[in-house]
Amino acid sequence: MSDTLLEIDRLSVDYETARGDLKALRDISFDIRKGEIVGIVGESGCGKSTLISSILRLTAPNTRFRQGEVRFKGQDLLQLPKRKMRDLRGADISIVFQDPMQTHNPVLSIGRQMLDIQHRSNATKTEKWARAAQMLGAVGIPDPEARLDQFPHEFSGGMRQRIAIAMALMSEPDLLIADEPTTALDATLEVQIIERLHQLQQEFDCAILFISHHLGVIAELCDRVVVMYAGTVVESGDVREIFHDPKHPYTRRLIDCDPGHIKERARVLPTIPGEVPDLAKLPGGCIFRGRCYQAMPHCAKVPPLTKLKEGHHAACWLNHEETAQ
Ligand SMILES: Nc1ncnc2c1ncn2[C@@H]1O[C@H](COP(=O)(O)OP(=O)(O)OP(=O)(O)O)[C@@H](O)[C@H]1O
Repeated sequence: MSDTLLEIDRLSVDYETARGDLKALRDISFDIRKGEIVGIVGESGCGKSTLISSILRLTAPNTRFRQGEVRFKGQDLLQLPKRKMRDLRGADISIVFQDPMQTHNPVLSIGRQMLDIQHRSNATKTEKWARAAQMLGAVGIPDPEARLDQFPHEFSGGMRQRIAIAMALMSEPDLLIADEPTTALDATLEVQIIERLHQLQQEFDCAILFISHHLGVIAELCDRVVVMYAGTVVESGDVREIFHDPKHPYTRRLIDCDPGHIKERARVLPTIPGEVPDLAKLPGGCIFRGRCYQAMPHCAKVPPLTKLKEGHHAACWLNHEETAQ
């Protein structure tokens, strides 16, 4: 049996706007195996949120799926009836957002909310309460029994995020999508959450799709990374290999801007000069060439995503046999 859990296959998604179709995702392909942690990295506007909302089918009304499939355990989620998709969300696939207050209801105790999440279970109320306490304990909330009676505002930001993770894992999902879950936290809390996610992934044996615009955070946690730029995949592969030997100039720039260990990320980091192109008026050729310090005449043609070695792909003419020196 295949150990592939999620397959994004040639996915292209547009937003219809007054200025014409905005090409938010173009020909995206990658997969996640069972129990694997895959990171998606890219600057703001590169399509990370569009990708997550497409997987979960929680897209804005002006979204148009142009091409491709999102297969989860072999089933194309884009073709699934809405009711089945609703059942799948929060059960087989769960999500943790950047702002935990998006998950928590401010007027209900944490315990009440954790009971509500278990509405599909046949367990008794006492059993559900015990399970909620057990999950709070699993994410490292001290004295979990007592804290179930408290409200979201009575917890610190880092604790609220850990509770959001506990809630997302209640259903023992096969896939946890973590959408920049540490971006709003300071570096120390960020490290704690990353370490906790690592432990929980092993304990619950779920795959994680981890979204971040910091390659340093991805390097701490993930097995593989998919680098996105302006709605396309420009490089993908083993996280250590890409971190130490990036093949796409955009990935190199991301690493220069975010050099490494997240504990060292206290100072203001440099940014990549220039801007992501207007996705409603895409320039021809390589999408990165307007900002690329290694651009050459060949870049007027779109570079294909090319296999460099097993599991490592990049879309850059510098690595292509047609142009490589
Ligand atoms: N509903 C929408 N209608 C039109 N354009 C949209 C819509 N939602 C997003 N966009 C545009 O699509 C592109 C991709 O946006 P998306 O939010 O997916 O990127 P992102 O990488 O998640 O960025 P961020 O890190 O800032 O959230 C951007 O140019 C954005 O302005």
